[in-house]
Amino acid sequence: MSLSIPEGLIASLEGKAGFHKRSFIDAHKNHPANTSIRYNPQKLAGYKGPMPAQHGRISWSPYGYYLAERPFFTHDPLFHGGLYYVQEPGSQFLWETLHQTTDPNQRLKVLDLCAAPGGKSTLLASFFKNGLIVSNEIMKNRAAVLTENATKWGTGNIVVSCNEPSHFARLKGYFDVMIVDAPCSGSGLFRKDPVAVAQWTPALVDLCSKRQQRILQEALVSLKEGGLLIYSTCSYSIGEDEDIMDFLVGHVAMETVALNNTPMGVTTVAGTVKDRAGNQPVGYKFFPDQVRSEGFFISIFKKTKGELPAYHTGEAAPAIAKEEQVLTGPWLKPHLDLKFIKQGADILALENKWVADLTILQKNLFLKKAGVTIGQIKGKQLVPAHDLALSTWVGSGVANFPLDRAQSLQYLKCQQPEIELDGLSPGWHLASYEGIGLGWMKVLPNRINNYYPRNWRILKH
Ligand SMILES: C[S@@+](CC[C@H](N)C(=O)[O-])C[C@H]1O[C@@H](n2cnc3c(N)ncnc32)[C@H](O)[C@@H]1O
Repeated sequence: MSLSIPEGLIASLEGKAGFHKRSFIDAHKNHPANTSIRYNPQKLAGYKGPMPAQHGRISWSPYGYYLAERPFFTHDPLFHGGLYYVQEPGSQFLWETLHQTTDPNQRLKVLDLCAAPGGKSTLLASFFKNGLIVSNEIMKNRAAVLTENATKWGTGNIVVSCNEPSHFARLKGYFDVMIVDAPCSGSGLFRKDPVAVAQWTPALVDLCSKRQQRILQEALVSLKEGGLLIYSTCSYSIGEDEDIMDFLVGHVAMETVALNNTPMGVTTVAGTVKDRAGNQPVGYKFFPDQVRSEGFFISIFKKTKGELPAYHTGEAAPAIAKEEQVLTGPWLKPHLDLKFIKQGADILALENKWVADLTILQKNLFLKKAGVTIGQIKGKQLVPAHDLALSTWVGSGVANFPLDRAQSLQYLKCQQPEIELDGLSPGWHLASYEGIGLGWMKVLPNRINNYYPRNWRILKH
């Protein structure tokens, strides 16, 4: 491997905190990128298989692991079942930043503004177990991938929207926490993305910087006074990191929030960004020659002044009939405090505490997903939705069909899994691998129908 870093980037970083030219170049030329995953804590409890070959824990992320090598994730059924998410170590530092500054048990409304493909949103859904995560993506095609990943994560507390940052001005002072993981020039991912190397220019950094300011200015209206903003990029450039911090403090009523000097598990804090007095860290920049991660920048702010909350509220969606609710009961874990709502023919379940918020969000945003779609009533039966199969709310009383690895891959390719039908009870079964749900199968007298969504099926052989 021999990666040539743009001269202009090196020149712009010389003399900056945490940047060491020789080791930085060496890390790019001679050392491969890390491969790492983050487990889904809500699914880990039901997982019956061995842990994959690991190469150490990510010290700042309680569910994060380095892998010894990059497997072909597409052929791992657990990847499709949402047991883990493939995520950069640096990006997982969001957990540590939240851990230092917020209470994970609070019932908070959290906006992830630039969310696709869903790395930060799935982390937020695990961290804020009592929170509601509005996971937004501006690009339609990327919002579809985000929806798929939120569905696989299965936590039921992610709402996916597809809106422009300016649309959030309709929700003045609504959110408690906002994450802006901004589109950037991508220098932090040079070891993984040769296209980012080829496209990098100082002009691109300027363009990204202006766009980042615009995005923040437009969306921050929806953060409440006292609310927290986390701003991150995978760029090393001052124009996209420190200059944006100055912009936030200077122009949009934000103040920096102090972080620990030595964050949990990080021994070398490369590129600590200090407050103006030069005392307290208010951000971190990860350089790959010093921290076991690709490049990443993260900073945190508090909104000092904001307008009073103001937004349209809509009509509450109609609840389903009692008889329909009775049919959903056997499919779900007991003791969940859910409200069931009709969305066209679908029955949707949402935690009761967020029902009023769903009405607000539906009125003001374009929603692609909310809560968990349970299914449709046909005749006197519930036809379960794929969403339910991947949800952590699915009940343990649901008939489970454990598949081995080969059968799981047949299932995920939308083929007929080679299964002995003798002795199988007819009806719906949750196809699972090592205790992790993959989707629905219906057992008929002489065959099995595979209900894995065709547009999700594995195409590669
Ligand atoms: C760095 S990526 C987000 C990665 C994501 N947070 C994650 O952890 O998986 C930035 C996202 O911003 C979106 N984006 C691009 N232009 C945008 C704009 N003008 N406003 C808001 N989002 C934008 C991109 O489509 C992309 O999905």
